Amino acid sequence: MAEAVVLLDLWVSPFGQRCRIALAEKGVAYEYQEQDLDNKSPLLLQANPVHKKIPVLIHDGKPVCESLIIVQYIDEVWSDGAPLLPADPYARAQARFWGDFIDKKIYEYGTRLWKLKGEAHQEAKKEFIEILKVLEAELGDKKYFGGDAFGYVDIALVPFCAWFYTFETCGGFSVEAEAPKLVAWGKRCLERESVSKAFYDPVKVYEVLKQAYGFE
Ligand SMILES: N[C@@H](CCC(=O)N[C@@H](CS)C(=O)NCC(=O)O)C(=O)O
Repeated sequence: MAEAVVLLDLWVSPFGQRCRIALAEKGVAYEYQEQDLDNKSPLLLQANPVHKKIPVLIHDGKPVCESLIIVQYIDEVWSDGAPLLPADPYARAQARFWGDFIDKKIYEYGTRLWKLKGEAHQEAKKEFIEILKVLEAELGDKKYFGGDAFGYVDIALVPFCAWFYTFETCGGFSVEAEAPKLVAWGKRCLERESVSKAFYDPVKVYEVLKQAYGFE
């Protein structure tokens, strides 16, 4: 019997995009269910009663929440495709460390660029550029974060490339000038169908974020 795989998601969500990219990388067929977060569906509330957030992957009726946990789940369940996480325990731990770093830093510090003003804004800009430089140093001259193969850390970060335009517009700096290798890596990732299909025009993303957060 065919498996039932459902993704509760929102088109512009970088967290949802991670799951879509991982599913596409593994060639998993699934039903996409766009959610209205202003009017959460009973299914979403039942599937993610703790956080009440998208994305949620429902596999044969069982929900899995939190995007990076979903990506790891996808990697383990559909293990016959190319692995997203390395097999070596130390390399796996390192990949999880960078996924966690991205989760803790990019969204939190990036949104400060439009939430804060004056001196605090200047400080946020400095901190955010530092985060980009840390990531750029970790990438180094590798093709992808894990080396030659596209994987977990790339999936964690790449949806935020569509936010770079918003970060630089609100922050008053150029991502490419500060972290050129990171921008080149983003373009390389976009050559993959799994990524390009989940990606949206950065200017459109800017308009959505502007409306959602009410910045000028
Ligand atoms: N840490 C979560 C973040 C998910 C998240 O923030 N989802 C947002 C949409 S992008 C959401 O569902 N927000 C609804 C709410 O906060 O009520 C993950 O990685 O899945």
